[in-house]
Amino acid sequence: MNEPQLSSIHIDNDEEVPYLSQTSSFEQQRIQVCLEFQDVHFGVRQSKGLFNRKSINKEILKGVSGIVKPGQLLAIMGASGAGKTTLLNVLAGRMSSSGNYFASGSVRLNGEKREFSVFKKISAYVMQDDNMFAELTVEEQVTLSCLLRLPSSMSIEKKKQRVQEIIQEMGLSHVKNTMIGSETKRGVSGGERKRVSIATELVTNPSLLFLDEPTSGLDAFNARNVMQALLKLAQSGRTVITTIHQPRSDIFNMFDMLMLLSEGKVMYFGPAKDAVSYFTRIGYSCPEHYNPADFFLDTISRDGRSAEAEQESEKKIEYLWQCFEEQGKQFSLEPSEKELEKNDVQVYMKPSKSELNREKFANSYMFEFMLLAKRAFKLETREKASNIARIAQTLFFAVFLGLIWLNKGRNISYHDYDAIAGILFFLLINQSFISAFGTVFVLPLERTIVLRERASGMYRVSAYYLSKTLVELPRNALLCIVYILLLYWMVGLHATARDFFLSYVIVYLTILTAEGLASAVASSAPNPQVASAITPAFIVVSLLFGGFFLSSGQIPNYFIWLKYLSFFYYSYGSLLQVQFEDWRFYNGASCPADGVCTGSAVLQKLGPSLPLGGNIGLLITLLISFRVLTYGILRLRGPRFDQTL
Ligand SMILES: Nc1ncnc2c1ncn2[C@@H]1O[C@H](COP(=O)(O)OP(=O)(O)OP(=O)(O)O)[C@@H](O)[C@H]1O
Repeated sequence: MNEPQLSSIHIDNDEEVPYLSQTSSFEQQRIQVCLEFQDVHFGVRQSKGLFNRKSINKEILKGVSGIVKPGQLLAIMGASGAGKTTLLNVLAGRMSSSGNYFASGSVRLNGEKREFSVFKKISAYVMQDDNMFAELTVEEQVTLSCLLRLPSSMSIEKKKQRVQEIIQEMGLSHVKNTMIGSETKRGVSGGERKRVSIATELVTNPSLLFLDEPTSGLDAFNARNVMQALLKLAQSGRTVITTIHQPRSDIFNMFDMLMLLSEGKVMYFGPAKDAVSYFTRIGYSCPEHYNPADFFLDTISRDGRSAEAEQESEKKIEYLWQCFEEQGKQFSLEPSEKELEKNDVQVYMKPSKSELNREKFANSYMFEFMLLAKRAFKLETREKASNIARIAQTLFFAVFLGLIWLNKGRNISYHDYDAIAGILFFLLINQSFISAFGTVFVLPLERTIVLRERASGMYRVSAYYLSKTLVELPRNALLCIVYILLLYWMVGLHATARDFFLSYVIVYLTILTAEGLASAVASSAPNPQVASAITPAFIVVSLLFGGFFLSSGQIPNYFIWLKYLSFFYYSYGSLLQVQFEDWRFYNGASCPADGVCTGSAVLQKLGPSLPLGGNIGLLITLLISFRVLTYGILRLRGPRFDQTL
């Protein structure tokens, strides 16, 4: 068993202090973090139109400052569009580095500019959408996160113990063996799903927790449970920052600190319990027995119902902002050295050299690969509906096509060779579409989950994609053999063991290539709708240049290159060769005038093709190229965050 080792950060007297526990006593090992942000401005540049190169700047955050200390729960509240999520993303260092925006100000951690290599390890971010696989149980989800994110130096037993601790801490013990589920699949309740999301992020025992609207979409009871869990996390010494839209009064009372944002400006920042008296002082009294959260939102929101109301509310927002600038800041902002000491916060935090050099991922490639392969296998075997649909489709088409071309291959006459060519091409089309569409609808959804996991640094994208690809191979192989067996027998194709085997391999490779093409398209599309709209175009072009509809001589010179990019061209060419190579037509019938009465004459007539080995080789080349392209796109479209603030 590996002995746990403590990684460390430096404090100013150069002592090393533990910051991420690798023992089971996580609570003792976590450092406390004070997050301070000063004068944060953030805006986006929006282009005026497709043909207009000028852009306009839209300022979203206009000088936001605040401080959150260990043990505190800060709620960022405001109307829709006030800038809550933007602020949370800036504070969490989650601004996409590809965005066209401008940002200024400072975000400091325990008084120092944050070092992102450390920040990533001591913080966690829970997104608004619970992007998790519906078919995993609660325990499986948390366990996978734990095994992948905690370092290899920590024993598996200790990691598993940590899983149980977190499940307990999040109040999920009673549902740990229940499937997570989704909107369309019954699983745990919405509130429990949100707590699973939080538990997934808690495995590294983060000191700092960011949450985007953790109660959105939940009923009052579940929202309260989630907030109670957050309060507990804060009370155990963590620094918790959450955006929230319209909390009930009992939830409002759980906040330690409150930030009210309106149009990117701070209307109030300070202890939540002092907010009502502050607003009374500046002329806005909250009616008795009224939910303060509702009152604040009504007061600080822009009223767009009429031009006058809008003008009025704009004036009010300006006034509230001026008031806060002049008098409200007494609540904030500078943490005194004394206060930091009182809170037992390390004042100066820098990563040691060894820390900076440490591996980006917690575990070895092989370990990641094995765990992800196990998950991919579970997901595949548990997706019952799609598996049944796939099996039914395969059986249906094999029998349906078999009945259409029944016995056509037996005692074939030279009139019938085009019928055989037809079925060979059609079976390729049929299998390609089925496999491509299976991918198109699944991959974009899966990608959002993978993006979240990668943003948390759980694993390498290559380990994910390779494991998924390999796990999916046997299912396709099985379905393909059933399909080919039935068709072969019903149509009466060339029945030597070699030809059967080669035909099977060619169709199987075609399925994998079509799936590869669909993966490349789907991984670049933003959602399944876009992916399903684009993918057929690629497949149809491949079809057109596949050799059945257009012979080489009919293709205009300027499109000839498309033939070489068409995977059908190689698979159809090789299937024809396998079937017609030494076929003799119709016993005893005399050869027609055009001399097409042998398999090789048919091949000649259908146009020149590469040798069988060349066709199969190029099909495999396309298959690998599409897969590598998918990997490249997944990698490029991975989460990259700006680290300037
Ligand atoms: N990348 C962007 N490009 C253009 N506008 C943006 C961008 N990001 C945010 N905005 C705009 O900035 C404003 C603040 O957005 P943000 O998502 O932070 O608001 P919010 O307070 O979290 O709203 P909600 O409660 O509805 O989620 C909105 O008007 C939004 O449309």
